Amino acid sequence: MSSSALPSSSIPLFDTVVSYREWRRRARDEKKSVGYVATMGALHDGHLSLVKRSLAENDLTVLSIFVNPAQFAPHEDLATYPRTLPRDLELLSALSIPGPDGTPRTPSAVFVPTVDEMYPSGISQNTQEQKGTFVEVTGYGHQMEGRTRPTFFRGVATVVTKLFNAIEPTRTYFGQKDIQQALLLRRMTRDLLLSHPDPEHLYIVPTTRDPSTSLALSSRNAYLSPYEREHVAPALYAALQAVQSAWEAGVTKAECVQRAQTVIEEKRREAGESVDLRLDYIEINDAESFEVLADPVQREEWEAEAEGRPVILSGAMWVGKTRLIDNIVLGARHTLGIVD
Ligand SMILES: Nc1ncnc2c1ncn2[C@@H]1O[C@H](COP(=O)(O)OP(=O)(O)OP(=O)(O)O)[C@@H](O)[C@H]1O
Ligand SMILES: CC(C)(CO)[C@@H](O)C(=O)[O-]
Ligand code: BAL
Repeated sequence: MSSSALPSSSIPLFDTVVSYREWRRRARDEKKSVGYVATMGALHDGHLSLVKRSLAENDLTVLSIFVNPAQFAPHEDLATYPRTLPRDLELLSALSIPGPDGTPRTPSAVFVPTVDEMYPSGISQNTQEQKGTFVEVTGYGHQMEGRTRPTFFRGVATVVTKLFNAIEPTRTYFGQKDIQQALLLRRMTRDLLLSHPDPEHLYIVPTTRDPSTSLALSSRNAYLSPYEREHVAPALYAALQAVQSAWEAGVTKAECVQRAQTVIEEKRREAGESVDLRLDYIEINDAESFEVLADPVQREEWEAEAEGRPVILSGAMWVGKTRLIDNIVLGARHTLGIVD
């Protein structure tokens, strides 16, 4: 099952594609559906909501835990990204939901490849130095998150193509917190004519939030101090909610964005000098093209078709060295394949 030392786990662990494929072949022979959740580990209730969804809808559920160097720019936090595999496995082992016949369903396998396994030609975080095969979803990776992280989606599309090839999921589940990632990956499955999964079987699961502060759960929240987590970081979602109310009241986009900036500015003043709070962006983008929604012309178009044409209100904010993202879909969420 494994070629290197892996923690003990009640769930089968695979760290090579060959060993995983043997398991996958048996699942295919037994005509079992395989649900798949891709993660970078440091699991939290947001990840677990995706896993529960997969458990409910598939005979078998596989997770991958892989911190993908290719999606981190050289100046980003690859070295410090939280790696908590033993705890992740404990959380997964404790997860069980009743299947259709009442028998408990638990995660079936966890794929934990090494960097060499995923990048046989090697991998540099510097795109100029990269050699080998990469996947780019041209035209969809430079807006929103791609403005600040220009090489991020190339890294994500590349690793997820490899993971889809290895895992061969029947269905796969991504989080709304990273909505551009999920929509771009659905486009990629369509463009590459993938069958495992096909685009219709890539589901987007709503963002899980902290019940008391509404902060979107994120592995990177672990970088924050308790004060930052409880009192500062929730300002991003509060700012997005302020935009949502203004937008729904018919306010222009420019004024909406200004209101969000005011929320962040007030929080910065309240938190004082000791907290370094900076807005990266707040924007409203077309959910299909990801292009920035022009103001006011497209606003009128949007209103005319409001029910049919969702737009994405998203933002990113720095709390010290920690970059947090969040979003709200304005309009008909379900047309983006966001499940309830
Ligand atoms: N709060 C959340 N609710 C729902 N899905 C989530 C949430 N957070 C992450 N996910 C989803 O879990 C999957 C794996 O994400 P990942 O392992 O990068 O965790 P993360 O918390 O997003 O980490 P990061 O702090 O790096 O953004 C992605 O599809 C992501 O969208
Ligand atoms: C999809 C993913 C696992 C690819 O590394 C990552 O970007 C994530 O966890 O969202
Ligand atoms: N959840 C997205 C992974 C990343 O920010 O690298």
